[in-house]
Amino acid sequence: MSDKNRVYVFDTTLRDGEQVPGCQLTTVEKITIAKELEALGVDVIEAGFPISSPGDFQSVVEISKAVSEPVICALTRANTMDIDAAAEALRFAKRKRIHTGIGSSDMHIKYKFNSTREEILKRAADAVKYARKFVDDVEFYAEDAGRADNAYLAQMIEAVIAAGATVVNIPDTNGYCLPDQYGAKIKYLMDHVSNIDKAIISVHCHNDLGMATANSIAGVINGARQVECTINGIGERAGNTSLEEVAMILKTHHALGYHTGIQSKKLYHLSNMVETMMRMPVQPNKAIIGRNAFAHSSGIHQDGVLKHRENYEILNPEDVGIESNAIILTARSGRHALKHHLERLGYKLDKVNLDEVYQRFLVMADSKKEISDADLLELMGNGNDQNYTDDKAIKVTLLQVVCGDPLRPMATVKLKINGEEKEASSAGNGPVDAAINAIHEIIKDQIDIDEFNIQSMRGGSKDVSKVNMRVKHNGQSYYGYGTSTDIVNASMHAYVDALNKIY
Ligand SMILES: CC(=O)SCCNC(=O)CCNC(=O)[C@H](O)C(C)(C)COP(=O)(O)OP(=O)(O)OC[C@H]1O[C@@H](n2cnc3c(N)ncnc32)[C@H](O)[C@@H]1OP(=O)(O)O
Ligand SMILES: CC(C)C(=O)C(=O)O
Repeated sequence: MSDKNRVYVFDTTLRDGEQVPGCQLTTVEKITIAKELEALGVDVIEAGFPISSPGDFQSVVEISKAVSEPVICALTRANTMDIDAAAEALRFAKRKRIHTGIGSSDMHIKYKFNSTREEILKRAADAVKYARKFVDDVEFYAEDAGRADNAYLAQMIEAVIAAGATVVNIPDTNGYCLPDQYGAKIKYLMDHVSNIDKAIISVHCHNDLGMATANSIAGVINGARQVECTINGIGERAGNTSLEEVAMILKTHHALGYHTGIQSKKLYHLSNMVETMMRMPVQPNKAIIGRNAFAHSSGIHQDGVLKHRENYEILNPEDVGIESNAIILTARSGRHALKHHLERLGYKLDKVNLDEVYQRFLVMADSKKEISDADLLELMGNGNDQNYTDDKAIKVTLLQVVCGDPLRPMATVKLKINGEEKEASSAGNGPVDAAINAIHEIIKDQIDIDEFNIQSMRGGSKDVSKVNMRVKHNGQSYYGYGTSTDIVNASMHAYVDALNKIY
């Protein structure tokens, strides 16, 4: 990989992202995010627009002090007042950049500035010249370049590079371009701006038509070497190019030869931080970091992923800092996914009557959106002996208890083990203890109950009780679950449920 293929990542979460209603941050929050961006490996942090408010000014000052590795950039309009403020706010930055610019489309020239192409071109070059008095690194943005006439845009870019711009930003401010058009625009500038080799071309795309990332990549393929983007793609209106998408596209399509300095394993953590601090929920199907980006819920996909992850995943979730993918059980899941979760919960699949459990699972799943671990435990531990094959599992076929006050509690239990029936009776300090003791007599083993929890589903003496149990065997814990209107029966089933995971 040669350095001419190094793509610089310019993060504008704290400027374009923060422009979004409701996303405003305190200076302390901005510093926290800026430090995480530094750890992520971004090359430039656009820290704010200093002229816009005293708060934003101060944030740029504080970020400049707190962060040393990336270039700290401040936005301005093409006027001396904004540039003065930016230069002042950046005074503590180790590496600093002023980002100045002006509209470049005829629409903006006429209807925003009531001006002419010639006058705007002069204001652009003058602003860059003025900014260069303060810093060596000046980026120029040609606002609404996506809709600008290419020949005029090239003239403007040539003039600002001649005036000292080190980076030239070609924003598709309104998210208008098609990827081919935007790529061709960058190529046009590469071919027609005589001094283009003296500056880096930057792409800054908006997502109004959902093409921000595609346009940015088209820009890179055609010669741009800086991408402006935000965490989670937040930004004005429909948002900006999302940083995580660009980083992972360039990593996944490494054959293209481009590389960034992004430590991709930190992406998910930072995405969560931005989501929380900016109170801007990430859509579940958001590429790379959405809740469902690595979740599989339909049977054919789940089967494919379980057999070989890459069947349905082009990215490894660990590469973006997500621990693992998720196989979500729904009514569209198949037996492979059900088996996967039962095994994960400790069930021995050679004993489970999978077809039988699957049919009852489908009935349950049709009445719920997602089947949780608790639902599966209920499905398996409700005393329904059809869950297990006759010849391999332990099943309760009889439970009789005698108890009262002053009676001594006694229990008789009949178990079917590997198809053979065995019976025992025992006393205990209560009916549950007596029944457990009777089981010990049958299995000739002592399995200690570590945790025992009885709960009624809703309350009231007619209610169904559920029993959760943890038992210990050879130093390992096993969980059992049982339900019944009879708490002794529920306890028995929970205990046998655990035994079936041991033997
Ligand atoms: C595409 C982008 O994302 S650009 C960044 C957008 N972000 C923001 O606007 C947030 C920060 N903005 C602000 O705080 C305020 O708008 C300020 C402080 C910059 C300006 O406030 P005001 O002086 O009250 O002006 P207001 O915002 O109403 O109007 C913008 C003015 O800037 C001018 N202007 C807009 N862009 C530029 C530019 N790039 N260069 C020079 N002048 C510009 C407009 O023509 C208008 O000038 P006019 O008053 O002569 O018509
Ligand atoms: C200020 C510029 C870079 C911008 O945000 C845009 O054009 O969208």
